[in-house]
Amino acid sequence: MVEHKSGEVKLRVRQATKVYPTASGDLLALDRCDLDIRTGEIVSIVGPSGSGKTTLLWSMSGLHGLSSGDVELDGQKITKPSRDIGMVFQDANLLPWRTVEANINFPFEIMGQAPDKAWIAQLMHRVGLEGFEQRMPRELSGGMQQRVALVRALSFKPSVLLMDEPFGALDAFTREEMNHLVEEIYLDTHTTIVLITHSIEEAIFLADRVIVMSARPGRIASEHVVPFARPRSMEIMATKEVFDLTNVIKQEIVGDQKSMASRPRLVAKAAS
Ligand SMILES: Nc1ncnc2c1ncn2[C@@H]1O[C@H](COP(=O)(O)OP(=O)(O)OP(=O)(O)O)[C@@H](O)[C@H]1O
Repeated sequence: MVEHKSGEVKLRVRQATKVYPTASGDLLALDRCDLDIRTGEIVSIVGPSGSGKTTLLWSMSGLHGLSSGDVELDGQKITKPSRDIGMVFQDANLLPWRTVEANINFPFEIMGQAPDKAWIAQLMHRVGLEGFEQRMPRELSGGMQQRVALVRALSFKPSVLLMDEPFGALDAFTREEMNHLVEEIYLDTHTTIVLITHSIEEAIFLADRVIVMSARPGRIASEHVVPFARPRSMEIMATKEVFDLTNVIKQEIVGDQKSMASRPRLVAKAAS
């Protein structure tokens, strides 16, 4: 059953180009990337290390600007972070001296707004953290801390959730649990999700579409539709279809890395 979303475009990336000035000259990190993310889609982005995945995601979040090109949310150019876009990073980034509840409330305090307590309580229940509101971050496992980060990101009811390698630091079992949790939350809220991951399996399990980026300078190299209905079980990961798709994506990434490795090596001059 092919489930290729065909709704309105939520995020539109056009000719996104990013040059970082560095001590050794300008570094072209993103080169004219075009990408449409449709409303209610889950899109995973994979690619070799340094291919510009984070740079692309951050430009979608408004956390940093592009050198040229632009990103639109619902047809409006993104120029700064917005309540409508939630973010989760590899590190939960919880303030160690604040309780779980106080961490979740922190962005509301900064913005001088009252948190929607009923919604946050629902989220806490959904992620299995009911009763942990007064705990300190150090009392929580890595997986639990990421659940708090998820609640904090969703507390403003964003229409887009951007996740930058969110479960990369977790053990395989906890990571699998978190993948199911993200899908469950998606099925409840239909939030549009963009996820960066180094795990091709995670990318396939969660996404409607997997985008592969090429080695630096980052370009959109290919995209693959993941034709499985939701909710997905881990059993689909053992199917031939997933096995074949995983291999195709892996070959694309490995091939790209090899072409980088085949560039001329630096030859160190013998000391005179
Ligand atoms: N602030 C910065 N200043 C200079 N160079 C940067 C900066 N941020 C990123 N880069 C460089 O831009 C390129 C793309 O980085 P980016 O982090 O977006 O890639 P990535 O695909 O997310 O990498 P990884 O998978 O390793 O996290 C890399 O070569 C990186 O070193």
